[in-house]
Amino acid sequence: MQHMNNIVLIGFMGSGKSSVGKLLAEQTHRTYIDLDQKIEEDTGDTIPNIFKNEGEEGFRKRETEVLRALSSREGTVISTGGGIVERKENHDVLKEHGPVIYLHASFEEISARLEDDESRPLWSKPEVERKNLLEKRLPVYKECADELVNTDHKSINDVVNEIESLIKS
Ligand SMILES: Nc1ncnc2c1ncn2[C@@H]1O[C@H](COP(=O)(O)OP(=O)(O)O)[C@@H](O)[C@H]1O
Ligand SMILES: O=C(O)C1=C[C@@H](OP(=O)(O)O)[C@@H](O)[C@H](O)C1
Ligand SMILES: [Mg+2]
Repeated sequence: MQHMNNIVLIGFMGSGKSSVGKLLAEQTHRTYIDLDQKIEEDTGDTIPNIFKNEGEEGFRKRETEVLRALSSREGTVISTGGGIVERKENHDVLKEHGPVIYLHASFEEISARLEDDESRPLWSKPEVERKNLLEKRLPVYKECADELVNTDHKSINDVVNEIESLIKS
């Protein structure tokens, strides 16, 4: 059964899942959970180091474990990492946690937001690879989502308000 008082955010790196999730949790009196933050707390290491030491596969394994471990949680906003949709086995788990909101952003907007970012190993790849990754994931985000919110040219606050209206309706 879907837990309706959780809200799950998915979307590409830089779409705003962590910033929007934190504010949305505050405004709706929910507990904020960020899967990346949880992985860093559990391992005592940074995401770039986990990628370096365990490879992307090691990180994905941890990500799935952390996602599954949330199954008893209620009243939360769950911000996922952009690659949560990479493993098909995560799709059903996402939906079980609550309504899934896909935060969309264009490649141009994401590039502006993550201009000097060095904390995301997959964003450090050449531009063509980053573009291909976004193109590849786009339909998967849509397939996994109950609602889509386009975040281009919107403030974090605007996005939070839009999600609040969606979950009320
Ligand atoms: N709607 C927005 N407008 C402007 N900047 C944004 C917006 N959403 C996120 N950002 C900025 O983009 C960067 C990445 O945001 P973050 O919340 O970490 O995204 P994600 O968790 O989806 O990777 C941060 O510097 C954040 O302040
Ligand atoms: O898109 C991805 O594969 C990743 C996105 C990151 O999270 P954000 O989407 O919060 O940046 C983080 O989980 C890791 O660097 C991998
Ligand atoms: Mg994030």
